[in-house]
Amino acid sequence: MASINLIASASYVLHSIKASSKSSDHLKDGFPLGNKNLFRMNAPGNLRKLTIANVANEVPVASQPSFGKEALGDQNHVAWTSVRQHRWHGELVVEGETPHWLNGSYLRNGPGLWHVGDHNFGHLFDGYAMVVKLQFENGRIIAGHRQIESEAYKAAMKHNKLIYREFSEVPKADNFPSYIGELAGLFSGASLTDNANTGVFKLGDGRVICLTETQKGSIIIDPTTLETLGKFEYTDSIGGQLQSAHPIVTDTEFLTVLPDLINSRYLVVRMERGSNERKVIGRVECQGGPKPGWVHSFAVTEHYIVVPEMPLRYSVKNILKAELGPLYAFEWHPESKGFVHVMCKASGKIVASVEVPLYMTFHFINAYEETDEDGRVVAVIADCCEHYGDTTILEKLRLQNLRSFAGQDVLPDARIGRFTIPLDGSPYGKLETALDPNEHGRGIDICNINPAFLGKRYRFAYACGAQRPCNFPNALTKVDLVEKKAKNWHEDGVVPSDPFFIARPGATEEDDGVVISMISEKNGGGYALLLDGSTFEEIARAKFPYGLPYGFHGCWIPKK
Ligand SMILES: CC1=C(/C=C/C(C)=C/C=C/C(C)=C/C=C/C=C(C)/C=C/C=O)C(C)(C)CCC1
Ligand SMILES: [Fe+2]
Repeated sequence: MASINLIASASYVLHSIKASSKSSDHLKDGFPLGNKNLFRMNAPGNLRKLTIANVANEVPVASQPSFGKEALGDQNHVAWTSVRQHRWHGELVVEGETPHWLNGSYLRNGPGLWHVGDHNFGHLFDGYAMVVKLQFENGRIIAGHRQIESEAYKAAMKHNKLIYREFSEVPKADNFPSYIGELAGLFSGASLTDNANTGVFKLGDGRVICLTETQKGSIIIDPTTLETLGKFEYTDSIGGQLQSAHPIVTDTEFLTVLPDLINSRYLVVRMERGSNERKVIGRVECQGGPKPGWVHSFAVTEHYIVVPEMPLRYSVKNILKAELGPLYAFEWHPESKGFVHVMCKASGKIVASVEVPLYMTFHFINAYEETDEDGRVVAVIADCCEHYGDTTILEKLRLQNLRSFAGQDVLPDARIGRFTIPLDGSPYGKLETALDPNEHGRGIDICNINPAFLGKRYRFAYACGAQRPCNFPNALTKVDLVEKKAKNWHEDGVVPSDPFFIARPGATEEDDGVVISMISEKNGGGYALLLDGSTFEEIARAKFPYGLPYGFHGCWIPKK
């Protein structure tokens, strides 16, 4: 309790400091990453700063990264509050024990800053990218965060206003010529953001890349310092502006899907380890129209690529508007129907294109091949976090809604949707609920699996779930797709993110490993949480000296 009170009062101090700071502090206040501060929870729970000897530039507790401009109301959970500073780095004190085999860094990408100048952004997906790092070394945890210096972020900091189009935000044109300039920029892609705030991936050759859904929003960072190293330049001539935010990255390749709004199709491309050149594997022609569906993610099996075609479709009309519509760059077209396509990885040929019930998903979980008794593949099974063909979740993720409806039961229901796509030429596929959604509180998203089971029959998935009443997933869940059961982790007022599974070296069981998640607390604090992958019990936590904003997706970089 003492620690909670102390953090609450520290939050109060930080609040006041924030109120007097300018938004440009975000770049000016940055301090050297080499500046190490050790924060220790003094028994029984006092937050005390220890400074490692011989390190200059101590940072007082009150100037630690914390609340941003929007944190003016009591209800503003730290999960939806900008970090105040561009970067931070320090050691965390661990309660419990981190396994000694866990050596490497967990990086998590997501929004870190939701305002520029006096303007507060509208949507969770708008925030300027920030990578948080947890470096595990022989039981110790060194943590840090840093803003990604995209062109969009740097321009916003320089001009103190929005310059590029974000997910729900369109820069205000000062005059007619600049409006025309912005429109022209839309066709060339010049006015679209490169704010790579969605995922972070370690490529086979060791480069670490942050991504958003514009191709130019592919940014290389240094996984140690988190410094932005520059754009990832694709050297091919494939063109287009957009990409899936979730490539499938293995040690040998990078597979992704590029929606092509001009020809109403998707390109499936592969980039080999060490290369910057993507090669087209094949094309999927859209079955419905008028434009391709949103393809935030897709799935693979051992031999196939599963390409979704959702009725939530890109809308050129919306993209061209000075004010985006209620579904932003998209429109819901139930009449255009929903489809799932299966492409052979080796030949690029489409082996199935089936109509399925209307669906709405951001995140595919995994896929695998179903065989008959002779070993012939008869169907592809693909699982996703499915929102019952309802786009309301997009509205619920507006920051104003996240901030105003805490504790109210307004999170739309979600389930694990299981597609069965027959490979016998039938025109229809199935979409079923994989387990009773009450097992995970009728909320599920941001799913991870043991990466050794990518594309294979699998049993366990780790995701954000719900403990109702809630307006956002506020629990972690381990789903057993065989037993059709879930185990849940929850504490009052938490917003957990991206439960990420890391297998124990030498493990033979699918769930033998740990799950890492970063937790934002209602009292303004935040901590890294480690759960046992098998029992789903807590094994360690390490408190940050400041509250963590919510983040989307992470990756693991094992120590060399
Ligand atoms: C769609 C366009 C763009 C931007 C797309 C972006 C930034 C998409 C990001 C989507 C994310 C982060 C989805 C995450 C969903 C998370 C959920 C439901 C969480 C649940 C919690 O557990 C532009 C790049 C602006 C270009 C125009 C088109
Ligand atoms: Fe995502």
